[in-house]
Amino acid sequence: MTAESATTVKHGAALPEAALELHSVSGGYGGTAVLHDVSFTVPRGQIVALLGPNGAGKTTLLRTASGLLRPAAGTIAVNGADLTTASPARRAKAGLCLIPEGRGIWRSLTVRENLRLQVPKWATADRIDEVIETFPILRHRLHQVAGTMSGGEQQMLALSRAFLSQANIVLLDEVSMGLAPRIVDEIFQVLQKLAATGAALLLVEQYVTRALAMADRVVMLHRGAVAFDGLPSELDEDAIVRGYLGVGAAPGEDV
Ligand SMILES: Nc1ncnc2c1ncn2[C@@H]1O[C@H](COP(=O)(O)OP(=O)(O)OP(=O)(O)O)[C@@H](O)[C@H]1O
Repeated sequence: MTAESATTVKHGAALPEAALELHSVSGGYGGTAVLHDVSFTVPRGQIVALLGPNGAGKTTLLRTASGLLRPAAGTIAVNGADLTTASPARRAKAGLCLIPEGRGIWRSLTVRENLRLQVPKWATADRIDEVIETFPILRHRLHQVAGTMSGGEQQMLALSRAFLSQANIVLLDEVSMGLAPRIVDEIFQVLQKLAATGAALLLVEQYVTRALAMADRVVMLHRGAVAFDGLPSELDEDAIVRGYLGVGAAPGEDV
């Protein structure tokens, strides 16, 4: 995907600087409030790391932003359009793509079948060949059943959806989960490539140090509220340990 295809061809000439905007969003599951008055933006072409301890509401926030959960209050704008009450499909069409934890691929289908199914209905061109150039590892696996590939290969297949759908806002939930460090490096390189095309990335990531090294901005959630929103360089290590792990990190733990 070129920068132009990501930001102008599909969505028209003028896209706002803020690809995704949350304003005073509150919500959760039925009567269970999880998010409280959450406001922040994900700028075009930038990677925003969404950090916070277990149960802080990171996954809930990604689900709410992608339309799987409806907020109880607040607004969500996608590429400048208020899509607070829009369905997940409508948000996807507006350029938003969620790569959920657990990858969201069809494990019993082949790689090629997965790629075909990932092409959205509204896509005007078959971009599979182009995507294979970004993920050369998939080229030799086209006829392999996805569930028999390694975890890293499955994650690459999951990430290919962001490229196939020409999304310009990509929400990523723990994409490094369970993968070897070398594979995580490869995946992070792909994410940087995606951001370089002009896409906005909101990244929930367990490896805080790696996430901060790659992120342009960081938002930290604590009990469903924004505890920090700024540059990674503004977040000192003590604040990370306090905010992320609570009362001190276990020795040797990667934060
Ligand atoms: N389906 C659900 N129904 C009710 N409550 C839920 C549901 N899913 C999550 N929760 C609750 O919402 C809160 C936030 O969970 P969430 O998964 O968003 O946190 P998280 O920051 O992503 O945590 P983790 O890092 O452990 O994935 C938790 O208290 C959790 O128990």
